[in-house]
Amino acid sequence: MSHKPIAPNHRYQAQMVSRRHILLINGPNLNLLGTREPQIYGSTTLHDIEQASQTLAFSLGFRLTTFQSNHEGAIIDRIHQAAGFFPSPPSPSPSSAATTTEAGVDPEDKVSAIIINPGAYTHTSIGIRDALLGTGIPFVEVHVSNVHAREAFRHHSYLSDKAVAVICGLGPFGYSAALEFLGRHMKF
Ligand SMILES: O=C1C[C@@](O)(C(=O)O)C[C@@H](O)[C@@H]1O
Repeated sequence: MSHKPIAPNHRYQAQMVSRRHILLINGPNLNLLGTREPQIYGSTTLHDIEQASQTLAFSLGFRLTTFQSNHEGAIIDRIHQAAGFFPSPPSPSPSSAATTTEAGVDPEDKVSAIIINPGAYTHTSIGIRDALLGTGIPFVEVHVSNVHAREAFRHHSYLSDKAVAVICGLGPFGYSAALEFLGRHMKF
């Protein structure tokens, strides 16, 4: 009785299914959602938003990491980390004065896309714009309120012209909309 030969390149290996990784960043004062100006931002807390986003991301096949900071530099560092770069520790000699390093980077930290509500930094931060452009990570800009129906200084964003999409005025649903969009339409 003859057996069919197994092709030499035919491997029975369990494939690790790695989930696409999305980073959700919320900027200054968004930790106050739920109590902050409820007539503008509603009563949903950031914790509620992050939990709902985790559930939705899982069902869409994403891994989601959430991050909130009131500090511009911390947000910039987090964007760098999402691309695999970390600020170097202070250098003892000028000859080794690199500003970033890839040493020790966990490939799992790298993300495919960022959803960002930069809060007030939307209207002021060239640094966050440059971090997003410098890393090249595609991003969706989200605002809970309709910034265009508010004060004139909120009408300009330093990010919108570089964003894959901009969502504003949908309340907390804006975060879900961003995730759904990435799940269905982004090729990465
Ligand atoms: O902090 C915020 C929140 C905001 O980004 C929003 O989600 O509607 C709008 C910004 O103008 C404001 O500074």
